[in-house]
Amino acid sequence: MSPAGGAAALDVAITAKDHHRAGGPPLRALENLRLVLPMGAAGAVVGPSGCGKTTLLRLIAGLDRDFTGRITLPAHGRLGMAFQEPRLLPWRNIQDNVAIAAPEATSQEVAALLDELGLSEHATHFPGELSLGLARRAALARALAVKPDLLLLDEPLVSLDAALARELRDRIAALIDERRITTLIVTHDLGEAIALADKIFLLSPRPAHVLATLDVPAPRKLPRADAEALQAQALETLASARRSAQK
Ligand SMILES: Nc1ncnc2c1ncn2[C@@H]1O[C@H](COP(=O)(O)OP(=O)(O)OP(=O)(O)O)[C@@H](O)[C@H]1O
Repeated sequence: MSPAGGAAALDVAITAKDHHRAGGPPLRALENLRLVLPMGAAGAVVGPSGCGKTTLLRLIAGLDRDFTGRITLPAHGRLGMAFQEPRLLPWRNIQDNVAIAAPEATSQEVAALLDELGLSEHATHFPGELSLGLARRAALARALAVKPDLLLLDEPLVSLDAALARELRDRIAALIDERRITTLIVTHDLGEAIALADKIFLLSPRPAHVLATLDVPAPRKLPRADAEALQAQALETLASARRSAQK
């Protein structure tokens, strides 16, 4: 059983992850990092810039296998991932970008997904014709099309203006609630984490480990005042964890 009571969908126990650099000593990105996410939960990994969040996500996604430790994925282990840069195929339209990623998906399923993400009118547009916000939504549609057991989102709202970020955040929150896909979101923004996640993993500066884990009551439905109170509590938890780490 996981600490939250549900079956663990994702169990990460990384002893060490070094980046090897030409002409310099290895750079330790992660050290003794443990994180457990229950089935169907949304988790957010929050940490300062450069602490190792993307490195962690790449290890979980299996894009980098050079580390010591162990990562257990949900049963079947089908992953959907959306990167900070949407990485769509520039010579394919949006509908094809989604369909190519998920060959088993029927054209009706692809159309329904585009509709759900408000992309129907852009189905035949090419990535170069889309704003960053729309391209992020298309990347999210592509990640969802594979019917993932685990959805990994790397800074899904970064570099969007406030209104667009709020809009995409609300769409992601609705998707998490409706589909109950186990989701791990990487972000540097605590407010974003509180708005989206059931569980927040606060990371230390590099080499990253989990300083504290916070459970969010009524995630994605939290009144603003409660979200602000939780944010203040998280900042205090972080400060006190840092103080005791320095002792
Ligand atoms: N392939 C690599 N080779 C060498 N160093 C790397 C490599 N990838 C990342 N790093 C370094 O590892 C550290 C962690 O990087 P990472 O991108 O994981 O951090 P992050 O928390 O995602 O940062 P940000 O919030 O700025 O995106 C940084 O110091 C980065 O410069």
